[in-house]
Amino acid sequence: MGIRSGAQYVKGLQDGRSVYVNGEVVSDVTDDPAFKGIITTMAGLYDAQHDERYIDTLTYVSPTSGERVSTTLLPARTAEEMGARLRCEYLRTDLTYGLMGRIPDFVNAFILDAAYSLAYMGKDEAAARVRDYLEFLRANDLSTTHALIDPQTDRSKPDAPQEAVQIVDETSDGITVRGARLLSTLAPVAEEIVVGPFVPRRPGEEKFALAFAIPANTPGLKIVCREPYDTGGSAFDQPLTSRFEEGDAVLLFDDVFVPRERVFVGGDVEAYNGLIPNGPGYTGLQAAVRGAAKLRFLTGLAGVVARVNGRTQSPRHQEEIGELVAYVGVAEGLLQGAALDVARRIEARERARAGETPAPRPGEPVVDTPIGLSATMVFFPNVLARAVDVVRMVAGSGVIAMTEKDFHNPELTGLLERFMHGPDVPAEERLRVMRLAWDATGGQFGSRQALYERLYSGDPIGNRIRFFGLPKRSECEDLVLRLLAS
Ligand SMILES: Cc1cc2nc3c(=O)[nH]c(=O)nc-3n(C[C@H](O)[C@H](O)[C@H](O)COP(=O)(O)OP(=O)(O)OC[C@H]3O[C@@H](n4cnc5c(N)ncnc54)[C@H](O)[C@@H]3O)c2cc1C
Repeated sequence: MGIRSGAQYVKGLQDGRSVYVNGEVVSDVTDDPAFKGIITTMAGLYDAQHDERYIDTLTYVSPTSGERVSTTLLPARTAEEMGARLRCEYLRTDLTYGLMGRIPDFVNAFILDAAYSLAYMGKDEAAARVRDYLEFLRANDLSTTHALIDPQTDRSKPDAPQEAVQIVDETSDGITVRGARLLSTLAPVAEEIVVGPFVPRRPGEEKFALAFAIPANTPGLKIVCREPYDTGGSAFDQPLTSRFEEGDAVLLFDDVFVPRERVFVGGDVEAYNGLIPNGPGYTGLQAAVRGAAKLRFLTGLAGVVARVNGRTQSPRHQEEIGELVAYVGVAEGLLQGAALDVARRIEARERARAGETPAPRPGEPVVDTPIGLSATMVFFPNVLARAVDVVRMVAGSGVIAMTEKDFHNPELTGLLERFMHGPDVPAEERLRVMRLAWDATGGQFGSRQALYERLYSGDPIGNRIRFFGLPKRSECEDLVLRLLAS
């Protein structure tokens, strides 16, 4: 089939999945107002693939099927192919302003990493199953999401909790799994759910060492959503909530059968633990592209808020917004580096496999963790939090703004126009900007976004401690020792 339209995506969601919202089963997510905005946004992304302005960026012709398929599934190896992936991810995150943390591109990149990683570790059967799955996704253009984290039943222990998803039965046809996984952003409106590793498993935890993919309507899978934030507010009042509320859900596996061909890791602790570290870095690259898109958006928002509040001449706000503009420059440069880094990593491994062990040439830094991963684990959580803070402090109390209905109440319209305008900015425009700023940085949507940016790439403290343990630190320390010894 190849690429689908928005209408085909919407029809695909009418699949009898078990989604729970506010304690009730939603029989058809496409008919529930809570998901209307995000489904429209996702459908727009599908339709964009057919738009002649975007088709060559968002799609490519599959050499296996001859059909146009999503560039998010391109197994890029060369610098040129990485450039094609980068442009596609850039465009898709630009179209969604970086506000969809779990746009399916993320999981598509994760699966590409998994295919490469398993092959690299010599897990050939598993790698072949992941490659078949990639081909299936290309052919059917399905929306994907994932859940990597165990329930927080007792974090004082390093072991996999007994409540985590585990194998409870196994036959030659597949495995049956039981337990919980979280948190699955986009799950209510995604078609394929991928369960994969994040926290390492230990010997003896084989039944918890799992990576697999299943359709969202698989019997026994219950998608329990947090309460939706899109409660029908207008695009004026909630310009972001009404379009980009992805939803988050806990996944409950109540004896779910996973066919053998979709079990990528089923009990192999080594494969489970090595799956993420051995990937060349497609996932980190996509996450960095998305982070950069959101940084551009928040930087722009700070500038527009300053304009409607008459703050553009204030040195303090110029300095703060200028700082964000500089971060945008760093972020955009970083993307180019991250894309090249993935290609370089693949090339180095292929040369190593061919028996070559190329030493770094003088002047070539050793990159011991993918650039995209460093960016998403440390750089973006910091700068995005800073950007939110700048928007808040430029806006001041203006974000506590009245609604569209207030503005259009005939008793108020004239008064609001008279008293609530900005410098050469009509009251309605200023109000719209303030509502946008509140949606982006406060309210339920904005608060959840802030938490997401801090946590989505894992426990931020643990991440930094991992960087402390990298050989890069010794490389930096060697500089100092060399100087002291000279
Ligand atoms: C909005 C949102 C959306 C998400 N979407 C997804 C998704 O789509 N897919 C997915 O797989 N995951 C998703 N996640 C989950 C995310 O990956 C986890 O939140 C993250 O890995 C941290 O794990 P945790 O929530 O279990 O927190 P914990 O690991 O329990 O950490 C909680 C806090 O404790 C601190 N901490 C941890 N260990 C220690 C220690 N030893 N000593 C002191 N402090 C410690 C951490 O720094 C953190 O502040 C999402 C999370 C959020 C908030």
